[in-house]
Amino acid sequence: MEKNLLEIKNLVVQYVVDGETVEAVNGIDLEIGYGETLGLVGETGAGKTTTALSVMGLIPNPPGRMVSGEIIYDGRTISGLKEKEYRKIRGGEITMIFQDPMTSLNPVMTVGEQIAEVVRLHAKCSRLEAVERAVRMLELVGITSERYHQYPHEFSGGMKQRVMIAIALACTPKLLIADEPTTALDVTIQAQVLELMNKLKQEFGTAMLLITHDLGVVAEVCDSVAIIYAGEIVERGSLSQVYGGVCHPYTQGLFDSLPDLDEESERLKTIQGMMPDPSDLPRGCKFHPRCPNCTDQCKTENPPVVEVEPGHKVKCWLAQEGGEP
Ligand SMILES: Nc1ncnc2c1ncn2[C@@H]1O[C@H](COP(=O)(O)OP(=O)(O)OP(=O)(O)O)[C@@H](O)[C@H]1O
Ligand code: NI
Repeated sequence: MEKNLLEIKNLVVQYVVDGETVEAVNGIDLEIGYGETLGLVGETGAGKTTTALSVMGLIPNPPGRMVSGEIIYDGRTISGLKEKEYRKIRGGEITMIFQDPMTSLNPVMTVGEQIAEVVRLHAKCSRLEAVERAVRMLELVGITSERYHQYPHEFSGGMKQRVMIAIALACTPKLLIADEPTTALDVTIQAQVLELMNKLKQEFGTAMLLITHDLGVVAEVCDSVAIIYAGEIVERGSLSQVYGGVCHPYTQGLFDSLPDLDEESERLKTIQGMMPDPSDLPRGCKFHPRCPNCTDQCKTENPPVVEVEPGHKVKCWLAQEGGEP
């Protein structure tokens, strides 16, 4: 079997707040192949950022703790590495664009210096080479080299996000984790940033984990998709498998709540009920209180993961091998 770039195995992460345990991630298994772009989609609080931070070795402890699981990067277990070792991987081999671009840039350094610094830190090269690389990266993300000496406050939100992408890609990482890279941006800029990410993915062959609420964004950029609900992957497959043959009722609900461009007048359907409180998760299938197809078994027993077709996995009692529920 072909080796994956990243494997997340049975990841469990909890936060303890005021003596209560928040079950943020509950046994996630995920693989990303070399050069693959995987979209991780789910509602707010589903555990997307927690999953990403686990890969980066950045779960804040306390209050967070990786209770169990393993992160394997390029054939090597990286979970549990000492901070010093992790730092060699982070920012170089694996980089992350964080949810809030406004807080991740250093306000007192020029954008050019910030990119050059990352290059110097991770690629063994001279100062001049690092500056040249930084200029090239700026141009690649569509920022002219004259702006090298400007500070973050002189840039718009979309431009700052481009700088973040330039920083993240400056050392040609093998894996880029992008946590909702476009949600803070307006629609036209969003489209430009997505187009840019597509271009860079093709140019560098970087694999990506793209975190988003938006199934439309996934369709634009991703090869495959994983749907996360209450800290579990409920459906996973290639784009055509999932978009062409939705199996999990939660995924179906997400599709139904997408705005329909043809029928503007029709009101959006929303999934009934709310995401469960992660400090008080329901028994059985965590989606059962909201599920239109719920059976007695769903209320008490945790569903298995069923491979409905090769590579298309669904965590549902009603999913059948070789068939849709
Ligand atoms: N530092 C923290 N301390 C306590 N609880 C946390 C912390 N970080 C996350 N959580 C909790 O863990 C759960 C999962 O949060 P996470 O940020 O991973 O979700 P998410 O899917 O990224 O959501 P969003 O789409 O809003 O970014 C939530 O219930 C959240 O409140
Ligand atoms: Ni998040």
